[in-house]
Amino acid sequence: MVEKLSDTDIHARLRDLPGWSLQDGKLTREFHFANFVDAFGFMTRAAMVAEKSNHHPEWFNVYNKVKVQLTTHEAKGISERDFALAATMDELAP
Ligand SMILES: C[C@H](O)[C@H](O)[C@H]1CNC2=NC(N)=NC(=O)C2=N1
Repeated sequence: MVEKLSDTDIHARLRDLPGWSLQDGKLTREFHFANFVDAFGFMTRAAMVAEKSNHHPEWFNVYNKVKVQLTTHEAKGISERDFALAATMDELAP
C-alpha cells in the first residue's frame, strides 16, 4: 500500500521541483509549448510513462497549454509516485 506524504515532506520536496506547486491538495504545474502539436506530443510521451508506471495524471489541455495535477488515489493524498511522475514530466517537456 503506497503511503501519503506529510505536508512537511511535500513542501520540502517541492523545493526540488520548481514550476510545481500545491493546488487543491495536488501537485500542480502548467506547461506551455510553442503550439498544439508540441503540447500533444508531450502528453503522448507522458501518457506512455504513466501507463508503464500505472500512475496517471489529471490533466487539461487547451491549445499549447497543459495543466497537470498529480495525486495518488490509493493513498488519498500525495505520494512518492506523484513526485516521480512530476520529475519525469519535467524531463519530457523541452
Ligand atoms: C487499478 C489501477 O491499477 C489503479 O487504479 C491505479 C491506476 N492509476 C493511478 N493513478 C493515480 N494517480 N493514482 C492511483 O492511485 C492510481 N491507481
